[in-house]
Amino acid sequence: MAAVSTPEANDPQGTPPPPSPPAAAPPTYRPGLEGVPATQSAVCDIEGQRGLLTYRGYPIEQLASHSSFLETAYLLIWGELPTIFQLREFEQEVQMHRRLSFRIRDMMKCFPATGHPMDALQASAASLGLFYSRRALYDPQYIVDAVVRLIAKIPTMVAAFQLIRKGQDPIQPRDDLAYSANFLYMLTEREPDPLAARIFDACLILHAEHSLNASTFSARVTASTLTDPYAVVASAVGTLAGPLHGGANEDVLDMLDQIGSIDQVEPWLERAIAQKQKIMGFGHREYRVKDPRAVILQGLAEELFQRFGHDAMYDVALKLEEVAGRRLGPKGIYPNVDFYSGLVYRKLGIPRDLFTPIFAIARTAGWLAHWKEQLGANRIYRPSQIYTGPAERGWLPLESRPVPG
Ligand SMILES: CC(=O)SCCNC(=O)CCNC(=O)[C@H](O)C(C)(C)COP(=O)(O)OP(=O)(O)OC[C@H]1O[C@@H](n2cnc3c(N)ncnc32)[C@H](O)[C@@H]1OP(=O)(O)O
Ligand SMILES: O=C([O-])CC(=O)C(=O)O
Repeated sequence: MAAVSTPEANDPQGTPPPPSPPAAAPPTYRPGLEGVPATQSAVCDIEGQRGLLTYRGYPIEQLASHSSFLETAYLLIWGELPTIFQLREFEQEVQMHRRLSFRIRDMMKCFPATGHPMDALQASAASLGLFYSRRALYDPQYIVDAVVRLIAKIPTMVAAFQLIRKGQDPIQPRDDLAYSANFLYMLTEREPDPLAARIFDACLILHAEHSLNASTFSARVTASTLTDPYAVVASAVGTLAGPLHGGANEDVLDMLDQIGSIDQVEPWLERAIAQKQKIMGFGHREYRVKDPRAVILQGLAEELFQRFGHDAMYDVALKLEEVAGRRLGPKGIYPNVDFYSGLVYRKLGIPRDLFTPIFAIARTAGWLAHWKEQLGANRIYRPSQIYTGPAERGWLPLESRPVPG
């Protein structure tokens, strides 16, 4: 038999072994992963105390004033502003892929007209995966094709469901119209006013990216399994839909409707606070000041009111911001991106339940930037948990189980 080395064998005096190192401290559980870095990313940065937001280093204010949504999408996904040649090529590629297969349009015609457009969008986005193989995930051309298809087709899906649910056939995109103008055209069947199209495009820029928010986290988790980008975007759409995230933009207008008039703002807010209700469009995990996007969106809303007429709902929103600033401001709760966006879309004549799908059109750019970044340094997301269930126990046959109550 071979000699076995034991402490006793090596130490004839039998000195006890040194004490084992102290057990590692149990991991700290942070609900909602608050403050826990879950990735490294070069896409976007937020300075929440000062209300600063940059995409790839460019301040959001500059992009909203000078860029276009497609240029910003290019910046987010490929990391640098495009040259004029690169931009024209990207715009042209997107324009060429706007149309939907008749199979997708037919599938959408089977959706219940009463269903929420976010559910229709999630199903339609996922269905794109049926058409394109996922085998070449790391092929640069596959990545370009997926980016172009998703950026091009998501708006067509949103507009198509809007017409289908009204009992109409979707209309084809128009090649002579730029991205946002074409979307508004497909939605309303009218060529939009240039100011309306410009303001809508700026809204898409403002919503395009926001670091590791819930839907982008969801996109990165899905991406980390190396599934296809259509599944990545579909899972992110599902996450964006909730009222604590993108879905709040729709709820803000319902809330302003419920408040009704300026004189009702204060009593309404007091009741809401007493009932521990969340004020929709207020509060943010990252910002302790007013969201810089809300500042810009408010300006865009005012531009629209000057041109197309005032909206009394805006006065209610202003009053709510003022009163809530006094009551919730000391806790760092201020308007977020969802507070003023709905007022812009309402002025553009867009139905309320399309506000979140429009958010998804814009955020597709950010999701794709994170998908690409995740593929570049992938490790599957698989965090741990702290088990709180029962200790191990034996299975009981049915007749031996205690009857509750
Ligand atoms: C695109 C976007 O996703 S932007 C966010 C859109 N969502 C909304 O507008 C919904 C309303 N807002 C909220 O629910 C939250 O502020 C969130 C989800 C955005 C952020 O949530 P968290 O960072 O987890 O903050 P949490 O919900 O824990 O709130 C912390 C405290 O602030 C209070 N608070 C936060 N937001 C609000 C609000 N909108 N109205 C009233 N109180 C609020 C909470 O009640 C809590 O108070 P407490 O400590 O006394 O219990
Ligand atoms: O960052 C967040 O948590 C939510 C948000 O504002 C966004 O996704 O635009």
